[in-house]
Amino acid sequence: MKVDNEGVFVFWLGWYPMVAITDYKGAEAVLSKPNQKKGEEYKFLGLQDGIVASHGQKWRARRRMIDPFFNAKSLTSYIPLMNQAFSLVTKDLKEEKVETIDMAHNIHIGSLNVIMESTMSIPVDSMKDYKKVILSDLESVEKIALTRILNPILWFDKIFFQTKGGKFFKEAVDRFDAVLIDKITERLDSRKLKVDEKEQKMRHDLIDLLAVHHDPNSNDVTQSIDIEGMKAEIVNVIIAGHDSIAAGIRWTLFLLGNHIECQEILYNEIATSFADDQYPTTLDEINRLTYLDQCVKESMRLYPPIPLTSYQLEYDAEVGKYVVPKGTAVAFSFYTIHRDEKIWENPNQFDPDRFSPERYSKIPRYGYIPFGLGKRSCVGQKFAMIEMKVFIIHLIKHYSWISTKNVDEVKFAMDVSTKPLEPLNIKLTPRN
Ligand code: HEM
Repeated sequence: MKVDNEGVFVFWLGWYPMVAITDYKGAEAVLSKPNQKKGEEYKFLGLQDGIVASHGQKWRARRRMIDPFFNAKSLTSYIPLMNQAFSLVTKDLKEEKVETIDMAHNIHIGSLNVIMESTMSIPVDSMKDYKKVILSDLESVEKIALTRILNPILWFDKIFFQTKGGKFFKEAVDRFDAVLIDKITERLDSRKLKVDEKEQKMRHDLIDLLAVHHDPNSNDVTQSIDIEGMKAEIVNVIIAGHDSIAAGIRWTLFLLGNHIECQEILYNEIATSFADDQYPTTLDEINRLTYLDQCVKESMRLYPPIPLTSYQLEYDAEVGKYVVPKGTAVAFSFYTIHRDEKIWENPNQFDPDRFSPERYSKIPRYGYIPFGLGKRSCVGQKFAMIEMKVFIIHLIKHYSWISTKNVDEVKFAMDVSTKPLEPLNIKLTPRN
């Protein structure tokens, strides 16, 4: 895809103008600035007033409260959950003797299991029917939210909630909220009963981490978080951290199924690192798999799981020969930045070696930003990289696969995540 010389153009959502940034220089001009307010559209995604859409002091406080969920100790504690969730995926594939499959559903169930256990301690192998409902709700809510974002008439609550989509949206959000409120209040009550607050738990989930900041007697949002706030943050982490990971895994499998030579190099790396019945248990073991890292990064370059992000400028920004004034809504196309032929050689080609340290060091910092960059960049990026890798390790230890379609045959849409417009089928062959 060609980008225009200045890497910027204006488009309209109805009567609402937005500036699209399509190259790394424009991305740098905006993302390197200190204050970052997210685009107005985020509030239509069902994210309530949580970390993804909030700004200023409240955002800073929430980011500080959520950060420990992603520290090295916490991340290490999620690896066994991931192993458990993804061994269930391969077990199901074997039991059902699956040959050709679009893995979307299996990946979604696996990653929903991981995020619900890590945030709320809902065990991986439990509430199966409820999780199916949640998955279907999440999918519908995303579609309805996108329709709303693209049609400014629906930005008015009074109109939107009268529509069929709006009514469903509310019902789905209420269904999810009911479970969250239950889990949160149950936990807060049990904390009250505990004499020793530092109970010797193996792992603290997101409710535990947020509960530390819950003070029913305080209204200060920079220090305390109320039950609504806790609910919003858990919803934010689940929504931000579920579909994106699933998209990342799905496109990586598709590309590896189109590049058998890369898949074999990857298999050898994993087979020489772990015995047949062994899986990673530490961050170090995962970080040592350099070719796996390159494959996942290259896949996210070609198909960034989140294709776009948007901001409301809090300052004038110089983008190419233009000055984009304060207050303007700006959208970034990661897809276009990642395929800019000014910085990427043969940009449409899958080539994991371009992420070897030597070659990658020549790419400008803002030329590869699947997780964004700067203050508002993805807080869950390490979690995401680990989860995507653990999934691929599980699958490749049991199966080799080829994709039934090649890259040119598959069209996709830039929805909230990058969505193929048809199944991404792969044909599985058991390894032993
Ligand atoms: C492959 C998977 C993922 C991708 C590609 C991705 C990408 C992104 C992007 C592009 C942003 C916005 C950056 C910006 O606006 O500049 C973001 C924000 C965010 N992501 Fe992720 N993400 C992924 C997985 C996750 C996971 C697993 C979690 C949590 C478990 C998560 C939690 C968040 C949160 C909370 C934010 C908002 C951060 C803030 O505004 O301070 N993401 N992510």
